[in-house]
Parts: sequence; structure tokens; C-alpha cells
Amino acid sequence: MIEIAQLEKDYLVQGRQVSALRNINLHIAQGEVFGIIGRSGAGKSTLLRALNLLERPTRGKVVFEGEDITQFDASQLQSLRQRIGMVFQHFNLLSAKTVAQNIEFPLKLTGKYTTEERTKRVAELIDLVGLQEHANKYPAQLSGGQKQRVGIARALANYPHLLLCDEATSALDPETTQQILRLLLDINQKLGLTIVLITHEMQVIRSICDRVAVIDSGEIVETGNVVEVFLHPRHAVTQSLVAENQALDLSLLQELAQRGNVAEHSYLLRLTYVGNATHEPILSRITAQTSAEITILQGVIARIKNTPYGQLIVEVLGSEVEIDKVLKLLGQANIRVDVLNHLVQSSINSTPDQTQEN
Ligand SMILES: Nc1ncnc2c1ncn2[C@@H]1O[C@H](COP(=O)(O)OP(=O)(O)OP(=O)(O)O)[C@@H](O)[C@H]1O
Repeated sequence: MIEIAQLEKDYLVQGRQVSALRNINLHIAQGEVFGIIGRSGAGKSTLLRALNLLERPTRGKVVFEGEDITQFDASQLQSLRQRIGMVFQHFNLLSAKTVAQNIEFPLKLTGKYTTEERTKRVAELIDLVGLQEHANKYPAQLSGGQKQRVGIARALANYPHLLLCDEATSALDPETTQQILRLLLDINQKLGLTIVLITHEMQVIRSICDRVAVIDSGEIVETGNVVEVFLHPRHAVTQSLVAENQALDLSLLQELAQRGNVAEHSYLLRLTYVGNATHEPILSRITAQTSAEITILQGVIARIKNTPYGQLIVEVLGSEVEIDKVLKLLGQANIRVDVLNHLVQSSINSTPDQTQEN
């Protein structure tokens, strides 16, 4: 659906050139929920806005539904923007118009629909986003979550093929965030609508995205299926974003890792499995077969979109031979093993991690 090739964006700031996007290459497929995550200033907004040409790239191409939209003239851009809806962090509603009037506004702008058609479409959209009780209220009378529902309904008014979400849940509390994310997922599944969202929160990516691209200093540093990227992050930025989401206590890990460096045969391991299996019987079997000491430091069972997974952080103490045996048995049990001693160091030094797979 979208092909981004060698996309670059430079800004001129006080006579100095700032490179906001560098050599971006991405493919976004029809019907997927694609997330772009990065720290503040990484280039997320610039990239998202390049997808509907609100931001004109300096170099490179954006091909949308087979057409290079960077070549579009003003009238082509106007009709393109009806095929691409956009949802904003601060909702951008018209305060003097009611919920129904806000949703009707983009329909009026096209001049394509009769009053009856518009009224029917607005009613459908109000139903879709669950605002039946609020149609005649003004934005000031709504909660943040309700305002964002209006923003979503308005973005969907002209039957777009693509929905862009610019930090759509960043201004909302965690519970409302989950409700809005569920609504977006529901819309993606019901309407088969492609969604591209930007966020700085891994939780958002984990809840609804199929694939993710991690952006740092204007470059895509990692991209892939969310389960893979979340469970096996490669780049230091991805690792730190994932660690924050898992509430990993990096200073505790650092302490333990340093202890590991002193005591030669101590490993800090992250054990991961995907699916409904559990680590427990495997760990007790391994403990029975070796004299290595295994201490569980942290454990989690959770979901990435629809995929259940489990992760344990353990410390293994023992002789080299016994630790080798543990690693081998974990490998045979089909458990992914990452050695975190390096992760802690790399997250501190901001260099890519050296994880090991067994
Ligand atoms: N209109 C502009 N003029 C000059 N520089 C800009 C402009 N817009 C963005 N930038 C710069 O481009 C870089 C990327 O900014 P961008 O807003 O895309 O990042 P972001 O990841 O969306 O950040 P945030 O999460 O803080 O919004 C930053 O260095 C920013 O200062």
C-alpha cells in the first residue's frame, strides 16, 4: 500500500541544515497496523506527515496505492488527503461545533454529499465510535477519550484507505489509552483499514501493531514483526524502549551483571518463550540435572497483540561446565536465551547489544 524509498528531509534552522530524516526505506502493507516508535526529536512526526505530504520530503519517494505522491500537484493532493485520514494528539476539534458537526465538517468540505447523505454518514460514525449519547455536545463538554473518539470519527468520514495517528493516545490516561487503542484495532479489523501510528511508548506498539519501525536521529534502526522486535530487540534504542515497558530495573541488572563480572561464572539470563507453555517445570528439571544455582529475579506473562508470551530474568551461578549444561538444556527446551550482562552494559553505553541465542 505504501512504499517509502530513500526518503530524506532537511530543515534549515538559522542558516544551519538539520537532517530530520535520512535514507528511510519502508514498506507498509494493506490492512496492517504499522507503528513507528522513537524518542523525542527522532523524526516520527516528520515521517508521518510525509505520508500525506503535509511535510514535503527533500529527497526520495512516497508511493501510495501505486502512485508517487511526491509528484502530485495541489488538486491531486487535496483528493489524496480524502483517502488518508489523520488523528492528532490534541484532537484538533472545532470548539464552536458540536460532535456531529465536527464529524460532518470534512464531508461538507468535499461538496460531494447531500444533507441526508451526510446525516446518515455522521450517524454511522457516531455509532462506530460509541458516542450516541453525545452527538449534540460541544468539545468542552467531553472527556479526553470522548474527544479522541470524535477525532477518529472525523478522520474516517470520507472513507479513507489509510489512517495516520499522530501520538493519538499520548494525552490520555492509561485506561482511556487502552480503550482508544481497542477502538483503533476494532476499526482496523472491521473495515480492513491500514493504520500507521507514531508513538514514543512501547505499550502502544505492543497492544495493537503488527509491525514496527524504530527511528533514531532520523534513521530507521530496526524494523520487523512486533513479537520479534519486542522479544528480541537488537538495537540499543529498541532495547531501552522495551526495558522501560517491562519495568526492568536496569540499575539492579547492572549491579548483578557487575557481580557477574567479578564472579567469573555468573550469568544474568533472560528466558523467553512464546505461546502457552511455562518455564517452571523446565527450570525445575534443569535444576535437578545440574548443580548450577538458578535464582528467579523477575517474571512476566503477558501478551503482544494476540500472542501470549512469558519472560523470566534469572541469575545462574555455577562452574563453567554446569552453566554450559544449563544453556544447552534451555536450548533443547526451545527457550530463547539472552545473556543480559552485555545488555546492561550496552544500554548504559548506548551501543548495540550482543545477545546470544541458544
Ligand atoms: N519545522 C521544522 N523546522 C525545523 N526543524 C524541525 C521542524 N520540524 C522538526 N524539526 C526538527 O526535526 C527533527 C525531528 O523532529 P520531529 O518532530 O519529526 O521528531 P519527533 O520524533 O516527532 O519528536 P516529538 O516526539 O518530540 O514530537 C528534530 O530535530 C526537530 O527539531
